[in-house]
Amino acid sequence: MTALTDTPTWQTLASLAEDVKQQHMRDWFASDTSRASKYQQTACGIELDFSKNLITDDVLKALFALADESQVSQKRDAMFKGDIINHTEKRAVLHTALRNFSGEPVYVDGQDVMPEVLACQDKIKNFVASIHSGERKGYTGKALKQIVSIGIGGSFLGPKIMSEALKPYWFDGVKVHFVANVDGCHIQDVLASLDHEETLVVMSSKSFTTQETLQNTLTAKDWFLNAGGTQQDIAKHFIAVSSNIKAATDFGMAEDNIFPMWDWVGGRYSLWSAIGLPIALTLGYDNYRQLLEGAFEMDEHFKAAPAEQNLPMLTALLGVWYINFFGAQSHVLLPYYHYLRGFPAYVQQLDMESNGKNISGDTTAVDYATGPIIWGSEGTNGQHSFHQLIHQGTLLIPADFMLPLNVPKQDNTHHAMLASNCFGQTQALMQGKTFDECYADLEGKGLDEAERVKLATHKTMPGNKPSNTLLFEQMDPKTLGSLVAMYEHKVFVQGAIWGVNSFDQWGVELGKELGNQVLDKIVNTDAALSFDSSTNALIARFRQANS
Ligand SMILES: O=P(O)(O)OC[C@H]1O[C@](O)(CO)[C@@H](O)[C@@H]1O
Repeated sequence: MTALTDTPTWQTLASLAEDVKQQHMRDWFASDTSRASKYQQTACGIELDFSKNLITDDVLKALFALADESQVSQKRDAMFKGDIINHTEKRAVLHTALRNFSGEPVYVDGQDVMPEVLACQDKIKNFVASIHSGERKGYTGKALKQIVSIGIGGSFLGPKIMSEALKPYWFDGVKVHFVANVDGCHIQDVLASLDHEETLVVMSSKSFTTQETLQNTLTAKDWFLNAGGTQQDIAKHFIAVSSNIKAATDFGMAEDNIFPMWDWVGGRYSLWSAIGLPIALTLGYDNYRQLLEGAFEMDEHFKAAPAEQNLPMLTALLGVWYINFFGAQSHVLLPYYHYLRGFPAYVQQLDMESNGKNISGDTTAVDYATGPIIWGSEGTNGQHSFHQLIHQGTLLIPADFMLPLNVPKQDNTHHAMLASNCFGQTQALMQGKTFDECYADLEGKGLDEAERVKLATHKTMPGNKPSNTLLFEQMDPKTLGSLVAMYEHKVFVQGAIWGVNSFDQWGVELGKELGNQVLDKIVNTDAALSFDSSTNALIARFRQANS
């Protein structure tokens, strides 16, 4: 047993879970009409209904004790203060400084980083204005109307998904295209429709060493040069966001056109930095600023609200409850809003890259589950496919349903149907349908007794499946900022309880390293193959097919 699983609180939770497994949420709702109002909290434009969870007051009390004993608040304060909490990379974790509008300084190694952060925000503001006004032009004097944003991981998901989510707020007149994958099909398709004279490439890479991003930028550069641009014109059409200024200037970018990044901002938390420039280009600076302000508001809520009202804390603890005491291995995100369809993929990187870890503290192997598989897609589409497994499968899959109450420029009939499906699903998951109800429904359907019993058995829905429902007045930039920050802090709280380092990603780094070693053998076709026999055979087959 580890220190965590050995605690009386952990043991209490384990025994409460056994107790709760014998009960049914539909009975709780029937016996307590105030359950919905009791288990709901609102903050930063997010209304969280968590009443359809397998919880009682005793469970919540024990979960809050677990958070207390795991020193979540102390760890949270250490993060906001700039302590070196990413202990394997010896870095502070300060994405919160990028949206700090308190006027207070934030120190890294004794130096206030806020002047640099604010200067960067000004630079973004001026740059966006110069593009939107058409004042900044390409080498032939044309306005830069097509933006190609190249980056991967956090340098792609945040900018793309947040831009997509805010489509009703887009600035008319520029179009931002996103490219991430090294698969050449993508960049080829994007560039094929563009006029190089009016194209601006934004290369987003904190390290400026990521294979996919470098290669895609080189391909874009070749395309630009082949279309008539010269090496000198590169500075007008290529800009970078990076902490590696030297590599960017070596590439041909003007130093003035490089937006800074800092090693105290993790890739998956970087949309708040200049990595968010494509968002600002898509929406205009004021809307982009609202996004940051929403995140700041959630930061303040996370720091100040008591655990019982604290959205990141509540959602995190509910997750721990299912992962560690009910064996849940995944968590599904279901945005009932087409523009938010990419959100599950965003949280997938945020959560799985952060808490996909098995060492707690310095060197202790965990003996409990940590980060879950995050997945999901937009409603109602999923209802006609994977929801079946959530309703009647053998796995317990807690769900977060999300719905904006108002949507711009849409026929109300569609929105009412969307909402009814969202609420209907949470209801069905919670209450299920008993054998007796199914049996009664089959009355007069011309079935003999054996058929009626058989069909009723198959139609029986266990229910008791947990879900949160998150409602928003509307999905505007500020609310989206708060929502993203809520999930960031949720992940933080869970990492703090499990004692893992949520801010490194050694597994991903190994993949990058091995990929490069293999590439070397693929490109140097005469090189001897010294990997395992399977990898050797795959490389040999590839070489043969491409010879
Ligand atoms: O911005 P960079 O340095 O190109 O890194 C891209 C991504 O690579 C990762 O390190 C791992 O994929 C992410 O965390 C990061 O967002």
